Amino acid sequence: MNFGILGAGSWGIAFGNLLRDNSQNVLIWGRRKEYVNEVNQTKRTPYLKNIRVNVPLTHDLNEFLNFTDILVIAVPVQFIREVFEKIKQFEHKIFLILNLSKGIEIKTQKRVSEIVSEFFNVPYSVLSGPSHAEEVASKIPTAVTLAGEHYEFLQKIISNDYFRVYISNDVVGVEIAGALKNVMAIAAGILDGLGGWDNSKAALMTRALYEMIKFGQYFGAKKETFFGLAGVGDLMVTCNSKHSRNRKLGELIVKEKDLSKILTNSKMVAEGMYTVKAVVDFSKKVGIEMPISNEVYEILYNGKDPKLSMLELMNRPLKNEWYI
Ligand SMILES: NC(=O)C1=CN([C@@H]2O[C@H](COP(=O)(O)OP(=O)(O)OC[C@H]3O[C@@H](n4cnc5c(N)ncnc54)[C@H](OP(=O)(O)O)[C@@H]3O)[C@@H](O)[C@H]2O)C=CC1
Ligand SMILES: O=C(CO)COP(=O)(O)O
Repeated sequence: MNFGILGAGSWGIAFGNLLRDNSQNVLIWGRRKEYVNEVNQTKRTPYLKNIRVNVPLTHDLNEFLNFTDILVIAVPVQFIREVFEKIKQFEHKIFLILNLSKGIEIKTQKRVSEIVSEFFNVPYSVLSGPSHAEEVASKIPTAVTLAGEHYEFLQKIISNDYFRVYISNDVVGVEIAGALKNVMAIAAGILDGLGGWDNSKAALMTRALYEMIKFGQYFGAKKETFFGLAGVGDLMVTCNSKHSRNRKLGELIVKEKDLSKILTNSKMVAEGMYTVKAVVDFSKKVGIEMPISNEVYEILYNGKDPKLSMLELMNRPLKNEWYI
């Protein structure tokens, strides 16, 4: 089987190297020709310092699709639709779609599987969990969750001695957990920017998990999924890691205050800043209480003072229900 990976950022390349280590055929599509040429020549990418790129890249979508049996999605969620428009006529070539991207589309409030089903009638799986590209590319032991079709086949082909794949039958839960933990990691970064307090971070992560579960259950996700690698596992790593783009964005917004200035200086994508828009819009529409997401939105997009957000979160009416 030939794996064609859409997206030549850190995760697309780290995952490509992983598949190569497992003796799979891999080709990665990148949107910028100069970047693709540079990586092919130097075997290096600015997205992953000190890592050798062991897979070829192409900018040519025809070459990419003629090669591909298993289409792997590793582009930021807001751009998936744009890329699919260009490749939808190749549906007959694709045996299976494996999604690695974590987010919710702003304009439709759709998960990746829902975007995929608008374009392709092809089996779909999603792989998610605590898996920073920098560590996977360095072959650091990592465990993740896989949900969807052909899971046994994928589990075997992707697992190795540094990458262990567990399975789940809850595609919705895995997708929602992966998308929402990015929003929560921005909140964790905001706390780090304010003072890096341990008590506050533990409280935030615990309440974040509760908020993720509430949102997920609205769509029929299973609570247990959030207690596994795709949920609490990814929440822990993203809220605490020095590698996390989302956590770093939270830290930066406290220091620099101006989101547009931060974005001008950064090439990497923090999916949570987009997902939070979809989550806040949707949760307000249907009446799900999402206090942490709301404050992240206010801080990023309405310039709210993070200290005021924290104070308001602490001073909300006390809960009179039993909580975990
Ligand atoms: N990095 C990680 O550790 C992990 C990331 N993920 C998920 O993987 C997905 C990809 O993230 P990641 O690899 O980290 O990205 P990076 O932040 O490393 O790089 C951004 C990537 O997005 C591409 N990109 C930006 N704009 C567009 C566009 N308009 N159309 C197509 N591609 C575009 C960039 O291309 P260009 O170079 O041309 O600008 C680059 O390849 C995200 O959903 C992320 O949440 C999941 C697990 C781990
Ligand atoms: O999903 C990730 C790790 O599991 C990557 O998170 P960041 O995008 O915040 O770096």
